[in-house]
Amino acid sequence: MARLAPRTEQPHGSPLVDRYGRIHTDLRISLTDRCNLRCTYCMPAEGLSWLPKPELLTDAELLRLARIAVTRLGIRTLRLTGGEPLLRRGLPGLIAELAALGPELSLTTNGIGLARTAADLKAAGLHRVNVSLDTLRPERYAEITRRDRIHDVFAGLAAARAAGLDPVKINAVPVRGVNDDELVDLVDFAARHGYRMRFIESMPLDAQGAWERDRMITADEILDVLGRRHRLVPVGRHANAPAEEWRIAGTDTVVGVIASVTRPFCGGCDRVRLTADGQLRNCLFATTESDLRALLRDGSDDDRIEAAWRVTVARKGPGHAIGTADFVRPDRPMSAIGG
Ligand SMILES: Nc1nc2c(ncn2[C@@H]2O[C@H](COP(=O)(O)OP(=O)(O)OP(=O)(O)O)[C@@H](O)[C@H]2O)c(=O)[nH]1
Ligand SMILES: C[S@@+](CC[C@H](N)C(=O)[O-])C[C@H]1O[C@@H](n2cnc3c(N)ncnc32)[C@H](O)[C@@H]1O
Ligand code: SF4
Ligand code: SF4
Repeated sequence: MARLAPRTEQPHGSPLVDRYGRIHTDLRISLTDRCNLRCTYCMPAEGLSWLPKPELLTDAELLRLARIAVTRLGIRTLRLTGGEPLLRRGLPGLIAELAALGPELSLTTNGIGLARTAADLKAAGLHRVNVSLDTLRPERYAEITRRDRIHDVFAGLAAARAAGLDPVKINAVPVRGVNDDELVDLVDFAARHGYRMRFIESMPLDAQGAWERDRMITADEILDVLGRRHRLVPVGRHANAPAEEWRIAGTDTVVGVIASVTRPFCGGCDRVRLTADGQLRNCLFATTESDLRALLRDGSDDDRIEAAWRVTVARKGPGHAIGTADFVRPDRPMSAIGG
C-alpha cells in the first residue's frame, strides 16, 4: 500500500476529501443484499439471513442520498451493485431517476435476467455493465455458483452488447484448483465476443470466512499464465480504477487484473459505499459505518446528511491491511456491502 501522510480537514462546500487528500468521486450503491446465486467464494449454500424489507432504503430515500452525493459532494460516477441488483423491483425506473442526476451510471451483475432487461436498462440511462462469469463450462458454473444458470449469463452478455451497453466487462475470480485452468479460454471468449475480460484476486470477504490466501490466484500468476500464450503490453490504470490493464500485442484486446491483495491501490482510492440499508462505508474493508438511514428517517435536512457524509469520509483509514497482524474482517460480507 502506498504511504499516505494525513492532511487537515477540508472546509464545507469542497469536494469529498479525506485526511490523506484523496478526493472521492465514485459512489457504489448496493440495491439489495439478496442474490439468486450462491457463489462459493461469496456466500454459503444456504444463503444468508437477508435484510428485512423495512430496513432497506426506499427508492425515494436512495434517490435523495444520490442527489446529495451528486449535487453537493462532487460524486461523478455511480455504480449499482448488490447482492444481485437485477433483483431490485422497478430497476429501470430507479435508473432513469439516477441518470437524470447526470453521473456516469454502471451496474455490476451476475447477468441472470439481463437478457430480459438489458434494453430497458439502457433506455433508462444505464451506460455500462460488468457481468460476473468465472468459467465457460456449464457443469463447473453450476458447482461454483450452485445454480445451473450459465446459459442465462451468456444470453445476458449478448443482450447487453446488443443493447449498446458499452463496454461490457466480464469479472472472474480465479480460485486454485477450481477454474484457474480457464484463464486463457476466458480471455479468448471475451475477445471473440467483444467483451472486456478482468480477473479479480479473491478477498477475505466471503460470508463463511473460508478465504485462504493460498487458494487465491495472484496477479503475478495470472500474468504469467496469460503471458505464456500472448505477448502482453502494459496499458496502466484508468484514473483511480482498481483494474490494471494489459493489451494483447497486435490486437485491441485488453485484459484487466484487480489485484486488491497483492498490489493494493488504496493510495488512489476515490470510492465510498452505500449499503442497501442505508449505511455509509468509507472503505470496502471498513469496520464502522454511518447510519444515513436514521438521518433520512428522523427528519434531518440535507445539510445534516452532507455533514455526516463528510465526517465519514474524513475518518477513512489509509487502506486495508490484508496480510498484516492489523487486519480485521468487516462484519458485513461482500454480498451485503456491494463489492
Ligand atoms: N479492494 C477493493 N476492491 C474493489 C474496489 N472496488 C471494486 N473492487 C473489486 O473489484 C471487483 C470488480 O468490481 P466491479 O463492481 O466490477 O467494479 P470496478 O472494477 O470498479 O468497475 P469499473 O468502473 O468498470 O472499473 C470486485 O471484486 C470488487 O469488490 C475497491 O474500492 N477496493
Ligand atoms: C459481490 S458481487 C455483487 C454483484 C453481482 N452479484 C455479481 O456477482 O456481479 C460484485 C463482484 O464481487 C466479486 N466477488 C464476490 N466475492 C468476492 C471475493 N470474496 N473476493 C473478490 N471478489 C469477490 C464478484 O465476482 C463480483 O464480480
Ligand atoms: S458474487 Fe454476486 S452473484 Fe455470486 S453470490 Fe455473491 S452476490 Fe451473488
Ligand atoms: S480497500 Fe478501501 S481504501 Fe483500498 S481501494 Fe478498496 S475501498 Fe479504497
